[in-house]
Amino acid sequence: MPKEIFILNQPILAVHQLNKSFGAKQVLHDVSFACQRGHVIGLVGANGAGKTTLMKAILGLTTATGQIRIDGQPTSFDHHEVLHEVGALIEYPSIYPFMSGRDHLKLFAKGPHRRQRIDRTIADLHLTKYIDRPAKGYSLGMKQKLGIALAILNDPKLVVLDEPMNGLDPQANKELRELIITKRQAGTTFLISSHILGELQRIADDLLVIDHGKIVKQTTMADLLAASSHQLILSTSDDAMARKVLTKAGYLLTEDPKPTIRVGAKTQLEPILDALSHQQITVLDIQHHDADLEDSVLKLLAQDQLQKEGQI
Ligand SMILES: Nc1ncnc2c1ncn2[C@@H]1O[C@H](COP(=O)(O)OP(=O)(O)OP(=O)(O)O)[C@@H](O)[C@H]1O
Repeated sequence: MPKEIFILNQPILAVHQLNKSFGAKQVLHDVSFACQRGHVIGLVGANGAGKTTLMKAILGLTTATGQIRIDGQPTSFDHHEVLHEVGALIEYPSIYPFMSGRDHLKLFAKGPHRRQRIDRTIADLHLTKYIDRPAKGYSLGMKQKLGIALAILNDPKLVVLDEPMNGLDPQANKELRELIITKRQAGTTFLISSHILGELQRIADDLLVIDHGKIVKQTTMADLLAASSHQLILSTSDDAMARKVLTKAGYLLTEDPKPTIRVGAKTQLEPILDALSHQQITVLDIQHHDADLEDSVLKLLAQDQLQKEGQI
C-alpha cells in the first residue's frame, strides 16, 4: 500500500489493550478502539464506567498499560510529545481566580496568529461580555465555556471533552453544538463523554459504549439507531386484551402499559389489525416511535448486564 494512503487512513487516535487499575481494583479492561479523523465520537456509560479514567490515560494524566497512538505516534504517561496536537477539558477547568478569561487564553495560546485565534475563540463561544472580568466571578457555565475555549484555542487535531455540556444553559449548548459541527467539518476530531444522550445524538458520528471498564460496543450512530427497534404504540378499546391477543399471535411487546409492539422493516400493519378485530377489539389510535440514543444505550447496557449474569 502506498505510504501516503496509509497515513490518510490512519486513525487520529488508536487505543490498544489499555488496562488500568487503582490498587486491586481494575477499572479499564483491554480497552481497544480507533477514532476516525474528522468524526465526533461519543463516549457513553454509567457513572463509574471508566470514561474519565480512559480520557485521562489518553491524555497522559494517569498511568495505564497498553498502547495509545495519536496521529500515529505512541503516547503515554511518560512520553507525550504528540499531545501538543490535542486539546482537552477533563472534569473541571483549571482556572486562576484573579486572572481574566482573556488572560487565560493569552497564557495558553501557542504558535502563530495567537491574537486572531483568541479573538475568534471568544467570538465563537460568545464570551465577549465577561472575558475581561476576573474569573473568580464566573458562574459554573461561564467557567465551563472558558475551559472549552482553552481546549480548542490552538486548533488541535483531536479534542477530548469530558462532560462538556455540564452547567451549560440551552443557548450555550446550542452554540457549543454548532461550534463542534463547524470544527468537525474543518477536520477536527472530537472524543466527547456525556450523559446528555439527546445532545450527543445530534452531534456524534460514532459511539463508544463502556460498561464496567470494557468497551461493549463501538458503532456508528446511524447503524446503532437503524438497528434499534421501531415501535407501534396502540390505543385500543381493550388494551389488556389486545396485549394478550398480540402476544399469542407472536408479536414482541414491550413492558409499556399500552400495547407497544416492536416491529421490524417487514412487519405489516394489516395482520395486526385483523388479529385485534377478530377479537372485537377496536384500534383507536396508532403512534410510531423510533428508538432514540437513550433507548439504544439503555438496551445495550441491559444486554451486557444479562450477559454478565449468564442469562443470555
Ligand atoms: N484516583 C482514583 N482512585 C481510586 N479509584 C478511582 C480513582 N479514579 C477513579 N476511580 C474509580 O474508577 C472507576 C471509574 O471511574 P471514572 O471516573 O473513570 O468513571 P466515569 O465513567 O467517568 O464516571 P462518571 O460518569 O460518574 O463521571 C470508578 O469505580 C472510580 O471509583
